[in-house]
Amino acid sequence: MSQPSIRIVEVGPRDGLQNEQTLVPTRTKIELIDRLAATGLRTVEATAFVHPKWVPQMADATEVMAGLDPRPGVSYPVLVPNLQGLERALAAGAREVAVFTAASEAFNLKNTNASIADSLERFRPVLARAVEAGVAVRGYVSTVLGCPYQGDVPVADVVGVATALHEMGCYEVSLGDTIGVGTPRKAAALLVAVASQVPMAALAVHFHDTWGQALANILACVEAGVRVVDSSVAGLGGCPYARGATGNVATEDVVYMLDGLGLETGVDLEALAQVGGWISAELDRTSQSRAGRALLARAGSAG
Ligand SMILES: CC(C)(COP(=O)([O-])OP(=O)([O-])OC[C@H]1O[C@@H](n2cnc3c(N)ncnc32)[C@H](O)[C@@H]1OP(=O)([O-])[O-])[C@@H](O)C(=O)NCCC(=O)NCCSC(=O)C[C@@](C)(O)CC(=O)[O-]
Repeated sequence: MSQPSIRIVEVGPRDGLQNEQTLVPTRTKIELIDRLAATGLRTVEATAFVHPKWVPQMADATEVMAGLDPRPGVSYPVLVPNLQGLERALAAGAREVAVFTAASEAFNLKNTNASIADSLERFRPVLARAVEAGVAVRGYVSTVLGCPYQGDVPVADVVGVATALHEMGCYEVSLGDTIGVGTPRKAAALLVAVASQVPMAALAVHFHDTWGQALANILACVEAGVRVVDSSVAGLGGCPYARGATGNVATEDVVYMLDGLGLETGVDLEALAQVGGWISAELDRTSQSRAGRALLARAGSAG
């Protein structure tokens, strides 16, 4: 089979669940990750080694990693905010980690109790230790198209932070529209601006769908050259430190759109829709994925 031309980074088990108010059983998190990895997704973000008091839903990070049955060819990155988080992740067997900061000072302070500069300084020993341990490091920049606290975020600020992450050794930088306020022309212009400093092949886009713009933003960014897209099965998720942030764009909707564009993702959409239906039932939530719901309805009527 030819290599997928778009890599989907499935963030449902982490970004999708982190904001759930009811604690999701560890076994459910493990099953979700395993089910997702069986659909052809090559990157399934598994959990976060953050402060349990700040994000209680991620307190079982070590137990989640211990319960995984890793599939060949699938990576299971985990979020780490600092060296302490990295050491916890390494002890739990993580082979890829993701550091995260923001383009807005106000958001970064709320989210990680640090200024942007301080968070970047925190990452230097993380990158050094990760290289020593042979562990790949991804980077996130949050609030790239708007901040819940400061409002507009200058493009130059996003470019600066993304460049700093790439220069310190992040192999990929994901541009996060944390509150989903971006619109297609702005999103593509931002991507092109960052790509003037960071190779497009090292960039990813991460759109929350709070304003219903995520798919259109992804289309505009794919047309501008991005080839890595973050998404969340069933449209789960939202950041605990971005008031009202709803879920990420639904992975099923992204895959359906990309399939229609003839862009390979390697993902079995029917199988993915089943996972979306299963986790939505487990969480007693309605899936936010239009394509997922349509596929399940069709399967149900056919069944
Ligand atoms: C970063 C900190 C830890 C700073 O929190 P802090 O309080 O500044 O940390 P500290 O270094 O001052 O340490 C205070 C205590 O925390 C402990 N500690 C310190 N580090 C860790 C750790 N890694 N794991 C466990 N414990 C830790 C440390 O041991 C100490 O314990 P004590 O002495 O009080 O007993 C905290 O702010 C935090 O965990 N924040 C995480 C917030 C978060 O997870 N947000 C959601 C993820 S980001 C996101 O969703 C956006 C994204 C990525 O999806 C993209 C987008 O959509 O934009």
